[in-house]
Amino acid sequence: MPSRPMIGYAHVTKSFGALKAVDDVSLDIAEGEFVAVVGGSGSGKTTLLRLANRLIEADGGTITVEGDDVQSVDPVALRRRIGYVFQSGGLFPHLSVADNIGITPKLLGVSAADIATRVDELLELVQLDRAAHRGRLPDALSGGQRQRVGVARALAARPRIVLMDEPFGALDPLTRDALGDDFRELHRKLGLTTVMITHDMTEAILLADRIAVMRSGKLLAQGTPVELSKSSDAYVLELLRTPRRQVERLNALLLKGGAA
Ligand SMILES: Nc1ncnc2c1ncn2[C@@H]1O[C@H](COP(=O)(O)OP(=O)(O)OP(=O)(O)O)[C@@H](O)[C@H]1O
Repeated sequence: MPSRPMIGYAHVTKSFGALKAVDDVSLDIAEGEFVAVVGGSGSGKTTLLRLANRLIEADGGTITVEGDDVQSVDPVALRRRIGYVFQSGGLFPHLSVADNIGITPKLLGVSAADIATRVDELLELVQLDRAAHRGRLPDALSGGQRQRVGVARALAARPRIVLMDEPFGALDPLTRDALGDDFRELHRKLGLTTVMITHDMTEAILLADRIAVMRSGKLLAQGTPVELSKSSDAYVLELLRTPRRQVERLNALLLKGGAA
């Protein structure tokens, strides 16, 4: 781990009333890493993610982004440095695909001609046909296409960090696989640092370099899939058991010709 993480959480806490949503979490994310945050509903994953770009303010501890304490950075400027992909795309329904993607460059004062060029570049990057998609409204897109537009919009201001809140959760398995693979390739090609929330341990293992496991606001474990498989924590092992069981069942069904 380099001395200066791209994102650093040190003893971070956040409560909502009496509930500790994030409880003394310390986690460093290195430049170029792809980290998946896994955990059950309500374990604090979204809160942890949103603390990094100050969509939620921490009660205690320190969070740094590219070495800067986030408290010392203007929240709007901070959010321009960090792409954010929402679960359902989070697109503005009344704006076309091109206007959705171009919204941040527009707020930054980029000229209309440069925005149009950038939108085309981004559509190509996320593998959407420009002519067919530029003018459409989000309602006229499939779930997978909406997520591709969401990714394009998150990348519009050329962030070095991308945060993704269950980006592929609502998609059918084939689309989900394709989008996951495509984003992993974008992450590599653009040299991004990515933090992705997922409920799905299989997806986490397939996409991420490192997995952080949350439970009841605490960071229960972190490590590569192989490191996690050696964890002594019963919950972590249970999470890893599900993909293993699926593989065993599939092998039994497809390779040996019988049901598990
Ligand atoms: N604005 C809020 N006000 C009150 N409680 C909140 C707020 N935001 C989150 N919480 C609570 O904090 C806890 C953690 O929520 P969070 O959304 O971070 O969990 P999560 O792991 O992302 O869950 P999910 O997987 O269901 O999205 C939950 O108990 C949630 O109800």
